[in-house]
Amino acid sequence: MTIRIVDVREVTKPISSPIRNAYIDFTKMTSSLVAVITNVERNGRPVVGYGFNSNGRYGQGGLIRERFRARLLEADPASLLDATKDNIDPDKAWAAMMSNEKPGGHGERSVAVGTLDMAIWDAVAKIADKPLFRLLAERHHRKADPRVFVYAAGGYYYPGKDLSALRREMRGYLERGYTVVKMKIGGAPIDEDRQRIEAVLEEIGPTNQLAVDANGRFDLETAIAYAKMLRDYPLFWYEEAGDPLDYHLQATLADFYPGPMATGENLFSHQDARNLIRYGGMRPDRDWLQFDCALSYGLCEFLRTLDVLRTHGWSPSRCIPHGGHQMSLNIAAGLGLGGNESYPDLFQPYGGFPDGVKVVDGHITMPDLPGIGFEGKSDLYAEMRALSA
Ligand SMILES: O=C([O-])CC(=O)C(=O)O
Ligand SMILES: [Mg+2]
Repeated sequence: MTIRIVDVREVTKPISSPIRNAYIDFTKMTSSLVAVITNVERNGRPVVGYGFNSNGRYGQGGLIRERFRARLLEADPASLLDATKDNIDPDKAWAAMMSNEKPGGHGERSVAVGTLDMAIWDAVAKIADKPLFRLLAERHHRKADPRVFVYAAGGYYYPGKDLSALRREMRGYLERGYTVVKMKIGGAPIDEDRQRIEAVLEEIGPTNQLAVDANGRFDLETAIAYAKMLRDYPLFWYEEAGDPLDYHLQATLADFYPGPMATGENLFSHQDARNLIRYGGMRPDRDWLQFDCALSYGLCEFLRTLDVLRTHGWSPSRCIPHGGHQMSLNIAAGLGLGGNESYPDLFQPYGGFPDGVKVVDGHITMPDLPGIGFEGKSDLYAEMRALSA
């Protein structure tokens, strides 16, 4: 029997909330959920791989249905298999999806492909009957480390949210075991943001840390004005100050901000990542990279991005991806990334950890579940099962 993909399903789900960052609100935010159904059986049931895209970009049902689903289903099944013929080769599936696509201008097809790529890797690890992080570590001759650093992202602007509500939110993250929290900036005047930052720093105390995220809102002048204000504080990082593609701004900012900077969540290809590394002035001894495979052509492409980083003297441990999903947790545990984002109170049921996984001293420990581990998160798996039933 040739292993094959028998169906690909997509549904676009709301992940809306009344929150706002400096650039967008999330009142109409959606995400694509996909199921890649195979003809392989495990425990009397077909192996199904699941995937979804991260928040910040909308669901990609149109692109998935019009182009990428069809290419996976129309490919000769044998052409998608690895050398053993016992499993699908994710790189071959990726190449099939990307046939007849010109380079550059990545747009949001990278989101559609990243969503399907997640599901394909989930299926591949389930067919191999291993947790994805262990499969990745084996393939890359590394030792998996199931203990992964996670930080709590939140601190959004929210109607009626005052300083005491912001402090309560951050306190709640510490009570759940996080040691690093993140808040939004740039959606209020600088003096107000300074008060918000000081309130949070006072709340979390000197043993915990705060990161701030401007979501690409600032022009160079404003980014520098904020840098001068922020450098008074011991921040974990200053994130996405200016437009994600403005490498000159990012490079100039380094002259004004000696502390750690972070960016990359809106760069969607290894070529864009390479441009950031070449021209963005990011410093491999202190800065952080946030490329999110679920928005940027998936893990097949992320592996190329990691190669680019290595070539330019960057360790994978400088990557802490955006997105708060279990796919990046697996990559972190398998390939030695620096950690992963988490949204303890947002974008559920897609983000987060398998049930029962607790944050202890800012880290989680990955359970040994086959695939990405979605089956261990009951609210998420209920949605996934409904799609593949
Ligand atoms: O608010 C958003 O778009 C999400 C974001 O930037 C992050 O998690 O870093
Ligand atoms: Mg961000």
